[in-house]
Amino acid sequence: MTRRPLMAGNWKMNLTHLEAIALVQKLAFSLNDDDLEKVEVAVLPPFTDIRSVQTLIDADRYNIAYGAQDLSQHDSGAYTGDISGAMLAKLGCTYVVVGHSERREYHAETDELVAAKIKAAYKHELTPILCVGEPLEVRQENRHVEHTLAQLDGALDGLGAAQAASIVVAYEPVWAIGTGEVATPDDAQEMAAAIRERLAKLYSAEVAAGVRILYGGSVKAANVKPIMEQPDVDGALVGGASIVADEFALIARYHRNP
Ligand SMILES: O=C[C@H](O)COP(=O)(O)O
Repeated sequence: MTRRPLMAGNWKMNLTHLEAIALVQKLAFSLNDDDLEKVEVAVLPPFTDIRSVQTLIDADRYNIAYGAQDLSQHDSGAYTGDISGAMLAKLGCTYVVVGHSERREYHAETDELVAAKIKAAYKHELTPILCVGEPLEVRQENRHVEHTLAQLDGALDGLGAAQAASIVVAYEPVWAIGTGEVATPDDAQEMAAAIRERLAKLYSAEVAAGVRILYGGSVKAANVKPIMEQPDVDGALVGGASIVADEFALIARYHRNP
């Protein structure tokens, strides 16, 4: 089974809608048809930028996907400040990040909530990019695999194989996020393989073979290639480097690097 690599740029709380337009334009000019055929490229801007990104991508027919960084588990109602899957679907989003460690940490998101958000995403035909990964102390105690797989089990609780088959899982060790401390290619492969094995147990070998597993944490043009050479790593969830158009373009066309 061939899995088309996915390079997804999680902008986090950066860039106004005007800056978003400039970045997406620059990104599109930096990538050719061949790059965008080999690798799927997606941007994940703040909610306030999505309409502008949608309009630009649609008007100029860029082969770049886009999505959001979070969604509510609810469809509508009195949830001040929240954004529903229905709203994101109407904006043409393909992806939505669920369970990012910054949401887990700063907004106390639990595995149960993450599972509910995944179901909300599928209800509105959005593809979740589920984030899992361990904090530093857990890695130091060598419990990183069991910790990350427990998050995976919790997030997928009650999810059927038909939907799980299209999920994207991003392994993001918390100690490598925004720290410049990148996991080694072997670290990324170890966890990606463990995640795939768990998917095979939970669902089937076929489902596991088709799911794309990304690595995230201080990915840059200079370190992406050996990570992408790992057999179970199918892309990257890029934070800081994704808001610099030239750098993200170099990451997306890593296959051209010597
Ligand atoms: O979602 C992206 C990750 O949190 C990685 O962020 P970073 O590339 O800035 O370390």
